[in-house]
Order: sequence, then C-alpha cells, then structure tokens
Amino acid sequence: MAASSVFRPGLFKHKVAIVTGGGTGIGKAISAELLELGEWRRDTHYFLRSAEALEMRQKLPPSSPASVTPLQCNIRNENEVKALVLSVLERYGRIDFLVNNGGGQFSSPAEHISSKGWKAVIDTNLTGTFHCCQAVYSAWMKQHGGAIVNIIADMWKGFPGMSHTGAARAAVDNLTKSLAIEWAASGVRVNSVAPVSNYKELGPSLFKMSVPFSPAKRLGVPEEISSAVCFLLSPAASFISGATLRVDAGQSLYHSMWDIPDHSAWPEAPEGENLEALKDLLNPQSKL
Ligand SMILES: CCCCCCC/C=C/C(=O)SCCNC(=O)CCNC(=O)[C@H](O)C(C)(C)COP(=O)(O)OP(=O)(O)OC[C@H]1O[C@@H](n2cnc3c(N)ncnc32)[C@H](O)[C@@H]1OP(=O)(O)O
Ligand SMILES: NC(=O)C1=CN([C@@H]2O[C@H](COP(=O)(O)OP(=O)(O)OC[C@H]3O[C@@H](n4cnc5c(N)ncnc54)[C@H](OP(=O)(O)O)[C@@H]3O)[C@@H](O)[C@H]2O)C=CC1
Repeated sequence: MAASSVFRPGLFKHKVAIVTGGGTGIGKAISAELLELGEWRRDTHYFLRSAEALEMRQKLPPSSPASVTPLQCNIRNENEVKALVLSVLERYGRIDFLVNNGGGQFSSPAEHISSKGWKAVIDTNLTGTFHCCQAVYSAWMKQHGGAIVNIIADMWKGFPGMSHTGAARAAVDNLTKSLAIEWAASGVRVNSVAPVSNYKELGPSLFKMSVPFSPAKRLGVPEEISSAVCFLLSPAASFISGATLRVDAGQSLYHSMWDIPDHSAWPEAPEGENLEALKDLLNPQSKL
C-alpha cells in the first residue's frame, strides 16, 4: 500500500472501525488511510463490497496483520444496521470508530422531486446516519467510548438543485451537535466533515464547471477528505467534539454555483423616497 498519509503508521493501534460505503470514492480513501495507519496491528476492519475488500487486501504488504472485511448493509434499514453492529462485535469484540460516509442523492429542481424520492434521500442520508450512530452507541460506545465522524456536504448556502440532500445534511450537522452533548459522558466524540471533492455522477463537465468557484482553482481529491477524517478520529482531536470541519478550500465562503436568471418577478419595494432613489439608480439616464 502506498504511504500517502501524513500521519504515522501505528496511529490507530488495536482499533476496529466501521466505514459505511467504505469501498468507493471518499469512503475508499478513508478505509485505505485507516488501513495504512493501522498496519502494525491485528484487527482493523472496514465495511464494503467483497470485490473492493479483496482489492484493498491485495494492496496490503504480506507482513501486515491488518484486515478488511466486506459486510453488506443497507443503512436505511434499522434491523440490518443492528445486525451489522452485532456481527462486528461478535467477530472482533469492539468498535472504536464509526464513519458515516454512505450516502447519495440525485439532482433535481425541488418542484420535481417526488415524495418517494424525497423520502429515499432523507432515509439514506439522515435516518441511515442516525441508525448507525444509535446502534453503535447502544451496543458498544455507551460503555466504552469511541469516535464518530459524519460526512455531510457543502450546504451552508442551501443546496439548490439538491434540496433534499441539503436538508438531510443540515440535519446531520445538527444531530452531530446533539449527540456530542448527549454522549459526552460516555467519552464519545462526534464530529462532521463537509467535503467538496470530485463528484462522479455529473462527471468531467461538473468538474470543469466548478473549478472557477473554488478559491483553490481546483477540486479536492478523496485523500484530502480522508486525512481530515483521520485527524478527527485520532488522539490529535481528543478535545474536539460537536464540530463540523469544512474541507472545501473556503469554497462555501465564496460564490454560489447556482445561476439566477434576470427576472422582474420580485415584489416591489415599499413606496417612498428610498424606492424613488432606487429607481433613479436603475434609470439609464441617471447621473448618479
Ligand atoms: C451543482 C452541483 C454540485 C454537486 C455537488 C455534489 C455533492 C455531492 C456528492 C455526492 O453525493 S457523491 C455520491 C454519488 N452517488 C450518489 O449520489 C448515489 C445516488 N443514488 C442513491 O443514493 C439512491 O439511488 C437514492 C437516490 C437514495 C434512491 O434510492 P433507491 O435507489 O433505493 O430508490 P427508492 O427508495 O426505490 O426510491 C426511488 C425514488 O427516488 C426518486 N429518484 C431516484 N433517482 C432519481 C433521479 N435520478 N431523478 C429523479 N428522481 C429520482 C424517484 O422518485 C424514485 O421513485 P420511482 O420514480 O423510481 O418510483
Ligand atoms: N464527492 C463529493 O464531492 C461529495 C460527497 N459527499 C458525500 O460523501 C459521501 C461519499 O461520497 P463519494 O465517495 O463521493 O460517493 P460514492 O457514491 O462513491 O460513495 C457513496 C457510498 O455510499 C454507499 N451507500 C449509498 N447508499 C447506501 C445505503 N443505503 N446503505 C449503505 N451504503 C450506502 C454507496 O454504496 P453502493 O455503491 O454499494 O451503493 C457508496 O459506497 C456521501 O455521503 C456523499 O453524498 C458530500 C459532498 C460532496
């Protein structure tokens, strides 16, 4: 496995992690970095598809005692999540980290989202995250502590074109704060990461389109998200809880990508001298 992490191998000793959606994109980078950092220990496990687990296992040096285990689980289904958590505990006896990375949505103007589509996205991104947090806490972290990181999104200026996921991710941002307080007495830290990274569904066109909106003038890569996640899981973040780290090169502070066409549909301002002054300003003959 390539040594790409800025952290030292051995950072995560004797740990067991659940990374939902750990086999693709950002989740794959998180799994790979955790594996790299846990490579000198015996039992580190990540949850993904068989083919992806095999691929990661093959990249491990033969001397590495770390392992990757594929387990199927639909996070929208509470019983499947409970079964996943019990299965991990039966196999490995502990759960130190939970990364709620599994998620997704489709792009659509709000007016065209069906009730079924809305519920599917809320179920996946909000309820699925809640299921995983609750199940891991009840079965293990309540008694033993641990660290949870939720992956959300850049929804700070709303999320036009993906309003369902914007609402779900804003809710997870708030859930993070509630759980950080409720579970503090168990020694559980709960944080979020709000990434901007490459997004395959919309492909190279979005990639090119979004570059001018980034203060960095490039998109992030999954490895730049996984390092933030590993930091929040690590002892270096031992005094951080209830926080959301924006990993977006400042993009959420910059322009919106959403274009509002010119229109005259906005309600008139109230009559009065200020409106007259405004009209003067907009008048092409104005000397102002
Ligand atoms: C300017 C843009 C900036 C972009 C920034 C992007 C930031 C985000 C990045 C990422 O999230 S990366 C992850 C990429 N991967 C995904 O997003 C995966 C997407 N898919 C899913 O997660 C799921 O398919 C789903 C959307 C949650 C749907 O769940 P499921 O497939 O199980 O379906 P059902 O529960 O049966 O519901 C289907 C229901 O949903 C509606 N729907 C689904 N897809 C679309 C679509 N493409 N367009 C419109 N509506 C859709 C629809 O109502 C479906 O019902 P039916 O019509 O099929 O009855
Ligand atoms: N890339 C980006 O710029 C951004 C990404 N995000 C979020 O970051 C996370 C990772 O995204 P990214 O790596 O880009 O995309 P991916 O599509 O590669 O990753 C999403 C993962 O979530 C899994 N998943 C989806 N629904 C479920 C479910 N119901 N139960 C279990 N697993 C599920 C998928 O598994 P499967 O393939 O088997 O369905 C997949 O492995 C997602 O939550 C995404 O929405 C947020 C903002 C920006």
